[in-house]
Amino acid sequence: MTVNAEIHAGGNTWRSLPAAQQPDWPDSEALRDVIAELESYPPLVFAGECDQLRQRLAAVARGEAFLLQGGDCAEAFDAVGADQIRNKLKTLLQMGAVLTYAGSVPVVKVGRIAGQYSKPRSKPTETRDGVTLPTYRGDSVNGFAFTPEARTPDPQRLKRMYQASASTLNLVRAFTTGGYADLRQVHAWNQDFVRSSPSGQRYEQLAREIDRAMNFMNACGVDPEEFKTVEFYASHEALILDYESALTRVDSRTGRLYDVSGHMVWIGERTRQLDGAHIEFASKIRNPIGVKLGPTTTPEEALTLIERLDPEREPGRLTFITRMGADKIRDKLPTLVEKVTASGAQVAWVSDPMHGNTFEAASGHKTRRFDDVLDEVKGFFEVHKALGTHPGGIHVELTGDDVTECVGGGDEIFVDDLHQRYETACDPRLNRSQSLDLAFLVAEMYRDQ
Ligand SMILES: O=C[C@H](O)[C@H](O)COP(=O)(O)O
Ligand SMILES: C=C(OP(=O)(O)O)C(=O)O
Ligand SMILES: [Mn+2]
Repeated sequence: MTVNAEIHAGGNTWRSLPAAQQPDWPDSEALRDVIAELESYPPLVFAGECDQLRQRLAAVARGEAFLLQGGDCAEAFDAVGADQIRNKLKTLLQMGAVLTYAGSVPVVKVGRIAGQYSKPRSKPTETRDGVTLPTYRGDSVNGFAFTPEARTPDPQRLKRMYQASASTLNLVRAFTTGGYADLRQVHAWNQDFVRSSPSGQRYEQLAREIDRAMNFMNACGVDPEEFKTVEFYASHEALILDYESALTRVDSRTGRLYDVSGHMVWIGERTRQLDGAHIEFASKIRNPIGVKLGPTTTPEEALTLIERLDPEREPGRLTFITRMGADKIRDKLPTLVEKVTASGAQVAWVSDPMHGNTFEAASGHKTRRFDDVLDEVKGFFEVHKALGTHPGGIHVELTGDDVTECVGGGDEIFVDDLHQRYETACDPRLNRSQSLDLAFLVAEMYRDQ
């Protein structure tokens, strides 16, 4: 084997280990053909960009920056349209502007976008009216429609995932570098939200302060070109390992492996087994890695994850995304943070206040209460304040559209409203106004810290 081939084979060491949550592809030959084709496709991101994000996340780990990571629970192929992508991006940028001002720290902006097409599920099948079919595992695997045809895993979908990711990322890059995302414009959108939202007055003071700061910078003669572009990164859960490893390449600059399907990838709560394939795969790539930590995580597990994924203790390499539930965060997080800090590791701590707070409404809709989401973030800040550690960021499921999937918020959604615009293919997302509410409220928390 040549040196490169040997390194490349390193991206496949996961194959001998148990891989949780993988689809039951009916035709392994068809899967092999798809993998071979994916291997010939160009990278979606450049390894140097992954390194840059790792440096940004190192600042988060050191307490000098804040991570805002957000987007859909599950992206969908039929939602790869200009309006939806723009609205999502716009919402994230608006949140980012508010948090930057209030925290007076750089906000690292990372979308759950351009690759978030695969879902781990709690049950392998779904039964409706006596009919049982495979569960929906994301558009990269099967269709959402409840028919045997749609629910049969089809590897051709992995190619559509690549194409959908490529088109999304292309538009995101155009918006963020082409002038659409100019900070002055983002600020004007925020002013508009404060003026027009029912709870807007609450945020008037903060919005006015930001306005004054903008005017101050203008008066000082800060080059307006500085405001024109924004750094934005793409991330998704590295779930379907056949896809992720087909897009894992040797970086010509460094000779190291990078998963070029996205800048950052994370390993989910259901696939973070220490001796499993996902952690093995993640250990071989140089991208910044996130790992979700639920309420059953022990400090020993967290320390072993650090050993496996960040043996060199490199700030920015590893982000722990805690998703405990509002009722558990104050109880479960302190020991984890204490033990990890005592070990000398410098990880970034980020709060996912969504996945520990899901429940089923009487109408059958999977939903979350805005107040629980807020309370988990509050608990996360409290724990870090008490320990003198840095609350490094938030990881949220959101959309820029006016959906009705989570209850509560300043422009309150009631349980009876859920059916009106319940559009998610998997988990309930904060809508545009709930997302902005959250940003203003987290900004206040960050400032009080
Ligand atoms: O984000 C995803 C969900 O939390 C996960 O797929 C589990 O959802 P389920 O319980 O509906 O399967
Ligand atoms: C499945 C998800 O989260 P977790 O792995 O934390 O349950 C998700 O982020 O959509
Ligand atoms: Mn989810």
